[in-house]
Amino acid sequence: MSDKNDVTGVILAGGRGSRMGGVDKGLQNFRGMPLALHTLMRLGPQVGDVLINANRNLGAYESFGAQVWPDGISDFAGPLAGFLVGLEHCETEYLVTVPCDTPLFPQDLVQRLLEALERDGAEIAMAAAREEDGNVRTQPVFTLMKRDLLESLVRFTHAGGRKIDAWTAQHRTVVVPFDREGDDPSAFFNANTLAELHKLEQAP
Ligand SMILES: Nc1nc2c(ncn2[C@@H]2O[C@H](COP(=O)(O)OP(=O)(O)OP(=O)(O)O)[C@@H](O)[C@H]2O)c(=O)[nH]1
Ligand SMILES: [Mg+2]
Repeated sequence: MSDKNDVTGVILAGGRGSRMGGVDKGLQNFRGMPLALHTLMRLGPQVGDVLINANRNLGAYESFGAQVWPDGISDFAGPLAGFLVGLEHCETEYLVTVPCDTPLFPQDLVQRLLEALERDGAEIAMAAAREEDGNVRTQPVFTLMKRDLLESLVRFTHAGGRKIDAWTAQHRTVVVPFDREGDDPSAFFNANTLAELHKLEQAP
């Protein structure tokens, strides 16, 4: 059984933030602290090492104390560009991705993804959660994967692939639902707009 020291986390903060008016989402304040710093503080205790993937204001992200890497592929290619950056710089057996805009994500996220992956002998474990409409859906930006999938992701993205699900479908993937008794139903609520960010700040 692997443990947290076998996992590197990458915080995905490389997007355009267009629905928030083009701001750098990871630097927007949530309860008085930048979103990406919240994410770092929640993810840090769950993993052995953390990287931040950002494309703007790199110095601001560096001041949080983690390594910061911009996308290697150009033109805001989407979250898979961040997966690629993470895999390229990952020195542990596993990489886990977490977006910067979901500050209340589970504190046992990594442990449960890792347990499921190893139990099923899978290469990828993806979180799933019940959304506001009551349906359980996968949360593709919350994904744990083996580091040795780097070559596969290089091939997929170089061929123009941009959809997380289309890539993970090429590998043995276990979906891990976070809707047990005691799980916070709003843990995976994310902020795409400023209004959603303010609403999330009111969550218990
Ligand atoms: N590295 C990288 N990450 C991205 C890119 N686009 C989105 N992401 C990240 O993927 C996650 C989910 O993306 P969205 O919620 O759509 O965020 P966004 O793209 O910044 O916001 P919108 O422009 O409003 O879609 C966020 O953590 C983003 O930072 C990109 O082009 N490169
Ligand atoms: Mg987007």
